[in-house]
Amino acid sequence: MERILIVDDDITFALMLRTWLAKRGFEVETAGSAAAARTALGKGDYALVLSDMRLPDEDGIALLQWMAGEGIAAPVIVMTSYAEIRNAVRCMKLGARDYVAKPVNPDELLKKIREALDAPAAGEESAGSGRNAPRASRSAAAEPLNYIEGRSDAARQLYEYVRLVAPTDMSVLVNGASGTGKEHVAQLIHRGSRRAGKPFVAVDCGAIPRELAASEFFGHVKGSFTGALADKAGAFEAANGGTLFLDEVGNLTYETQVQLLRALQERRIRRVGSTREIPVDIRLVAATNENLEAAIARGTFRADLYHRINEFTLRMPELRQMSGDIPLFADFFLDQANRELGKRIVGFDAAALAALTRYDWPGNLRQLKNTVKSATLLAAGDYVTCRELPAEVTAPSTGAAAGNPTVPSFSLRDPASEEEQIRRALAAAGGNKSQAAKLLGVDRKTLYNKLHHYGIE
Ligand SMILES: Nc1ncnc2c1ncn2[C@@H]1O[C@H](COP(=O)(O)OP(=O)(O)OP(=O)(O)O)[C@@H](O)[C@H]1O
Repeated sequence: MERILIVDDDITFALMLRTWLAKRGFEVETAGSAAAARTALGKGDYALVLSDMRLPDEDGIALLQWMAGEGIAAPVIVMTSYAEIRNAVRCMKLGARDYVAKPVNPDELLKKIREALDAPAAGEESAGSGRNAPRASRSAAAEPLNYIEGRSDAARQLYEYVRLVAPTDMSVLVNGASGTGKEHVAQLIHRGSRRAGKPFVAVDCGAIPRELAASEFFGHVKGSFTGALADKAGAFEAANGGTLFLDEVGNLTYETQVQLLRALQERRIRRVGSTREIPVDIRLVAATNENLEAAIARGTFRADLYHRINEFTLRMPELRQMSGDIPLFADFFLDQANRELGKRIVGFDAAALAALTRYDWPGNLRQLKNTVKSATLLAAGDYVTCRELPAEVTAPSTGAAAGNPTVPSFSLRDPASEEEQIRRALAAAGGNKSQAAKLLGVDRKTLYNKLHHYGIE
């Protein structure tokens, strides 16, 4: 049996964790201070140490240094609040194996313990947590949600609404600019609902070829059209009992909208080529970065479908509305990047952090995440500096966002001028779509969807 030492002065929490880990087959002891931890480590052989950062007598860093000096090789996982993530990263530089953020997510912790012990056990994974949910083809629900909640008023209000609407069966329309985290919020809604243990199936409505849409949603029977080589269940059946997430719902063709509306009203579907009706029970979450009311006025989106999918609207705040949260998100993405790239960058120097906070982030969280990841890759020292950040982020005025006269300004904030903005950005980028997407502050996928939508070649 593997022995774990929990070092935490929060007795209730330590006891809870101890009981939880004991049920999962570990032998667990606790120490309430660094001094008690040293005594325990001096006496016994532990396979792993789980230590709080803040201890009443010393901090986790001092304990790590002592362990290194004593030649105690047990891997250490540090537990820390988000505000202390910088210290946690420092701990990792000093040899800590990993860290987890408090409040601790037990599944995540267990995964990290297993990784640290390098002994993944079979069959114990689910532990009543719903992680043994059937994995739908495009489901992300069975994976840990790698996210952090902002603390600004706009972020708090968003998460408050998410918590209120999640347990209901209401259809939710998540409305917001590209990269604000719409899919991530859809997953939170699913996890907060009674359907959490069931599939979460995401369909990117902008990516389905028109002729395959019906089959994608409702499935088909073998031979019903060229290429239908076997019977296939569609997204509705795959999501049965769970949540169906329709991303970029504004991109659906009119014909598919009609079919979808019928399925939602009748709660039954028929596979293409079959006459058999199959009852389905799904909760619908849809996302769009378009103004669907404008699309209704233009006649490209059906009002009846809109009302069906929009029993509750969640509006995603843009990152610039949460500028106070930028350091928090930046630290979080730095940590993710460190892991993915095998780096140990400690943080951002003051100038880099100031630039990140000042910038307008038209591509929102996705743009910040990508920027931090490439900066992490480029950073040669302990800290990310302005040298590793793109010019538009470090420029004193933020180019497009600030209306710098030497830089053409593009924005998709106003749906009425969207098509015009896209054409201008393409022209400015000499037809290069990646470059145009950058100028517009959206990802390539979104730009492709919009080009398709407006019929721009
Ligand atoms: N709260 C969060 N904490 C950490 N990462 C986040 C958070 N919200 C979003 N992200 C990350 O930001 C990126 C964009 O999120 P997501 O794909 O959900 O945005 P979106 O609004 O659906 O974008 P699009 O409209 O372009 O599809 C993803 O990589 C996601 O992991």
